[in-house]
Amino acid sequence: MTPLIQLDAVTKTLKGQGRPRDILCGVDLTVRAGESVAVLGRSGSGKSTLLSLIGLFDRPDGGRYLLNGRDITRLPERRAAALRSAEFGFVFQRFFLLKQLTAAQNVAMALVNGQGWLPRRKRRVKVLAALDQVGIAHLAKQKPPKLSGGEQQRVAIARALVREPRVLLADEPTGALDTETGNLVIGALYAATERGCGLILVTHDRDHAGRMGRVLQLTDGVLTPATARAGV
Ligand SMILES: Nc1ncnc2c1ncn2[C@@H]1O[C@H](COP(=O)(O)OP(=O)(O)OP(=O)(O)O)[C@@H](O)[C@H]1O
Repeated sequence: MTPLIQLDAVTKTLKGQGRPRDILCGVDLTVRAGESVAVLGRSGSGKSTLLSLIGLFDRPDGGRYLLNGRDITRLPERRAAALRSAEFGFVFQRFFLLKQLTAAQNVAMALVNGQGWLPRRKRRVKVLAALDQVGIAHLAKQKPPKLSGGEQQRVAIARALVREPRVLLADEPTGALDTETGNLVIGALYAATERGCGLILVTHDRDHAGRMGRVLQLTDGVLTPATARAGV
């Protein structure tokens, strides 16, 4: 089966105000449909940089990136944007929900595309299915200020799932949550892999990482299988 994601020897140098820094120095990664991968690594090791390349917010300087077998290493931005919204769902530490909208309306926002809105009934069915997948369909009419942090993050996950992405990219999704709530959120993300989604989870939490199919460590710009002792 063709992998969803295949990175071969990907490199990235960031040029900030100081001298250029090599952040990714030959990253290899293969993720198949239904697979879950955790990425651990010290602060500043380049985990978010890696996710932003995979999610097509940025491009590698070297190496090769195949998505479903198609080489997209040098994709122009307009085509990248279309692919990004068709293939990827994103979950971040901050939930980025609109306070004045209900949970259902927040999820529905992800269904707006270049052609405008889906018909109301189709939209409703998709939104409720996505909220149901993360166990909070009963909260559809609640607005974020009335929801707990874990519930808000599950709304954000539903928003990422509603377009039926092939790959979910989660960057520290439990960073703002307590352990128990974080566990629920990880469960909601993992459930998406049981429906065939690929999942890449960036986390500092080794317990959460351990619930993924594979645990990798980003050290010195290279991804390797995580060892029990390596720092995160
Ligand atoms: N646009 C940029 N220009 C220059 N340097 C950058 C830029 N963005 C990030 N960096 C630097 O690149 C390094 C990697 O950043 P990145 O955010 O990918 O790390 P991270 O592993 O996700 O860190 P954390 O766990 O703290 O979120 C850091 O040292 C950061 O300061």
